[in-house]
Amino acid sequence: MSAPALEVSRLGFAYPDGHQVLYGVDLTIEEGERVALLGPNGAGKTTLVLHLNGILGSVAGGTGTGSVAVGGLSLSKDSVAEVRRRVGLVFQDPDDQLFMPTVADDVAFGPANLGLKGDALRERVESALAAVGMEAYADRAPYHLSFGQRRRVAVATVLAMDPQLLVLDEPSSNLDPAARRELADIIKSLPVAVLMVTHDLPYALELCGRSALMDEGRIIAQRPTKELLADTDLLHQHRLELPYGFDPLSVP
Ligand SMILES: Nc1ncnc2c1ncn2[C@@H]1O[C@H](COP(=O)(O)OP(=O)(O)OP(=O)(O)O)[C@@H](O)[C@H]1O
Repeated sequence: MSAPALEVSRLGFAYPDGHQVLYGVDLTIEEGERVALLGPNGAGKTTLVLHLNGILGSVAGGTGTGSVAVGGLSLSKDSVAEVRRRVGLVFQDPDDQLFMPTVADDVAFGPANLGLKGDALRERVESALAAVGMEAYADRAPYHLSFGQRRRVAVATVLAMDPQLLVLDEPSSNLDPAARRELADIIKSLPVAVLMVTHDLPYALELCGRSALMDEGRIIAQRPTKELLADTDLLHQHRLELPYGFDPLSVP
């Protein structure tokens, strides 16, 4: 059997001011699996995500315990460059990731830095843009696109790195209903493992078979998403709420 896409073991972390934010977090995502990371504001979700490619944690010089492995490769000072290639982080604001004159330049930026050139680079860009349905926009300036289109291009910039794990931070935020649906269809079509951080519980249910609920730096529960969202007491205890009238058990 191949190694899991992500294996986080007993991860603990305190920020430099001494604030302990993660306590013994365990989280495994198998190849091709999509998992939602749920939890109230301040639960530690972003702090966990920033460990997955060494932005925070002992590799970055912080105080941490435990381990992170991506596709069987343990994160360390020696492996951090390859782990960063394997983990595609898509931030909430696409404008944090788009800074080149054209869409194609933005998508080419990462693989070109890895040394890809010529036809190989062109093919990589085309296939990443096709995966998010943006191939017709290759020569456009990102700032002329709609927010939903910019988010799709941001996803393409990380897909172009051929990641083993895609980490999506609030992928449905600020999208209109059509853009939200289009992005859901795109995410479902990707063969890559996904960790999706979200407060949008119906989106988690639609896209992720399993969810991990995090609060106060700990994983409180990991269950099939439908089962977790049907536990209204658990949701209330951790400040999570389904939209009015939404019944997870009635969703096929
Ligand atoms: N640089 C920092 N130094 C000290 N504490 C920090 C720092 N960044 C975040 N924190 C604290 O870490 C805790 C967890 O924050 P984090 O952003 O990881 O939560 P979150 O679950 O992502 O929240 P949200 O849903 O609001 O994005 C919070 O109490 C926050 O104040």
